[in-house]
Amino acid sequence: MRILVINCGSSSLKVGIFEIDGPQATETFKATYDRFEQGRCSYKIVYGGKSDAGDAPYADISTALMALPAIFAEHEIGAFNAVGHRIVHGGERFRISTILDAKMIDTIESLTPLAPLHNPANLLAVRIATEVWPGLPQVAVFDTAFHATNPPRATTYAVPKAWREAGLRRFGFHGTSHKYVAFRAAEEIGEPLRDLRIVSVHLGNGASVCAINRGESIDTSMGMTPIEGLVMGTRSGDVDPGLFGFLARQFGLAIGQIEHALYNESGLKGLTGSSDMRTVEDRAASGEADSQLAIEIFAYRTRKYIGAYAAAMGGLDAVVFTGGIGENSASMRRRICDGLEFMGLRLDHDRNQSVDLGGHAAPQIQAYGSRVRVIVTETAEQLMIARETAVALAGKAPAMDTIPVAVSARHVHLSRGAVDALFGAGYQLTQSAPLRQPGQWAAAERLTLEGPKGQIDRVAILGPERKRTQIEISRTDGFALGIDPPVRDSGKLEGTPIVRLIGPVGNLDTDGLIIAARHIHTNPHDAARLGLTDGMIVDVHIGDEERGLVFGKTMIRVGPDSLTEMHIDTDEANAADIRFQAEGSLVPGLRAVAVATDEP
Ligand SMILES: Nc1ncnc2c1ncn2[C@@H]1O[C@H](COP(=O)(O)OP(=O)(O)O)[C@@H](O)[C@H]1O
Ligand SMILES: CC(=O)OP(=O)(O)O
Ligand SMILES: [Mg+2]
Repeated sequence: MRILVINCGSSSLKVGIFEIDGPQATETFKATYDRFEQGRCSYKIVYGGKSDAGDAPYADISTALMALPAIFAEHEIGAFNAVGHRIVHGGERFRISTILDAKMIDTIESLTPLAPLHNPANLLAVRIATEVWPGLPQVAVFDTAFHATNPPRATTYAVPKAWREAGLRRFGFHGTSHKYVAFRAAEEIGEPLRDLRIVSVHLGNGASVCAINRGESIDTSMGMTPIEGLVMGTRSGDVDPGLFGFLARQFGLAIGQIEHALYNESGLKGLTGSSDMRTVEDRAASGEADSQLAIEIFAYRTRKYIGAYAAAMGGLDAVVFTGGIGENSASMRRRICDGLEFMGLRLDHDRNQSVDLGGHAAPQIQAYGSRVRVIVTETAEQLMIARETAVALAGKAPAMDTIPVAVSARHVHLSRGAVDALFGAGYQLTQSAPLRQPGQWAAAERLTLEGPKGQIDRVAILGPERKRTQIEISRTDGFALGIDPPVRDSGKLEGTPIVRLIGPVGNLDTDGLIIAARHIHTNPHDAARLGLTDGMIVDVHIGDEERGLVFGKTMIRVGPDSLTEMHIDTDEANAADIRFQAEGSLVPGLRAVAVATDEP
């Protein structure tokens, strides 16, 4: 499937063409237009193994957008299957990527006052694409969607009820970027997202920080509009709302004038005259005081948010820098991180200085022994939009969201040593019934579990043998045994409690007692169809209208040969009032942690 992606930011137009084939995504054409000034802009096009850069005669993003069809014709780029658009403000209505129709376009239009630097250009792109490629699906991917998981304490302004009821609340933006960044960091660290507390720091012309707690956005620095939070190219970030009254009374400014200035004449531009960090850094280096102060404010504000979000998550495992400034300015990264040593974050200055993001590298730049990792990565908004577009299109197919659910009753996986101890040296378990997952089976033999409070008889043994013995029970079983096991992913057995296994030949006291964290097994093919990737966390609805439940924090495990199946334990099944088998459906809004597995 070939997907055209259009990303209109506040200072740049980024375009990508992607071939999507299951989990595989290849970017075959890439264009960037930025530094719009005096009727011109800079451009860079990468296509067919060649790269071309220079000046283009486009005065602004709209003009560059309108030139796209001619640019594609010039490069002899043929038909697409769909167009994916970045839409900055999706408001309350849009929590997942959506195929656009006229009514939705009207709704997005109505959100323009909340994102005046973005939504108009985003919609212009939709209009041009609809005109040039009529009949092609146009998919909107919203900056706001990833933050749908922010709790009310993070999204609610302390203002009169009538205002809140009218929709005044925090939304947050750059969600597509923050989502990718979290995924990429987890991949680089080599741990699942659900084990990580990440602060994503997106510093571009627009800038925001996001607290990603175990895969979910729980807070972000932009608010109802993309003005709140950090200092940006032309936006103020946080100000005292008292300034509206002061400016109105003192200078007779109208609301519209103040708002315009906060969007367009503030931030780096307000402080120094230039909105471009490259220019500001150059001027600061040559001794200009305004630019020096602007850099200090920019870094200080960002550092405060990192500290705040570490507090919001009760800890911090990684800080990830991205966006034009985050990716390219070693000195800004250093200023931001200096002073965070008390939190266990120490930068390696050489690594920071020599960051190279070529080949989609995401280098770690913390010092040896730093408890908190510091990572730099390019963002990949276009790639994410292409994937979301493919998922939205696939979403039209019926039943694509249902997943078979299997209830795992208590069972034991035994090591070779455990079989020897319980059944006699060299004993081979008898395969009595194959399980749904290929290569796995239930044994004819059974075992007894014993704890300080009591015994559980006839516990199933599942083969084949494993390196380590693992005993999976429910919370209710834990009460029967008198042991309180932790909820763990399979294989994570450090520090788990000891239980006695009683076999026909001998007994064995062993650790490895857990309550298995709910999870979904799937394979690369189904994962792509469902928009899932390994390590991702999803929410799944199971059961009927009356007692059905949404099970949050369900981990995706992609294996080459796994059959798609969700595993829950008997307590969970009872809570949702289902018996042995059921169907689950992914809860779309919360499928937001969907991320790319491979890069172009
Ligand atoms: N080498 C660099 N050093 C410092 N700042 C840089 C560098 N390269 C780009 N930037 C800054 O990145 C910002 C633009 O970021 P970008 O993410 O491309 O923008 P947008 O938000 O429009 O997508 C500008 O302030 C630019 O000056
Ligand atoms: C939301 C936002 O500020 O986007 P950008 O950084 O592209 O301006
Ligand atoms: Mg941007």
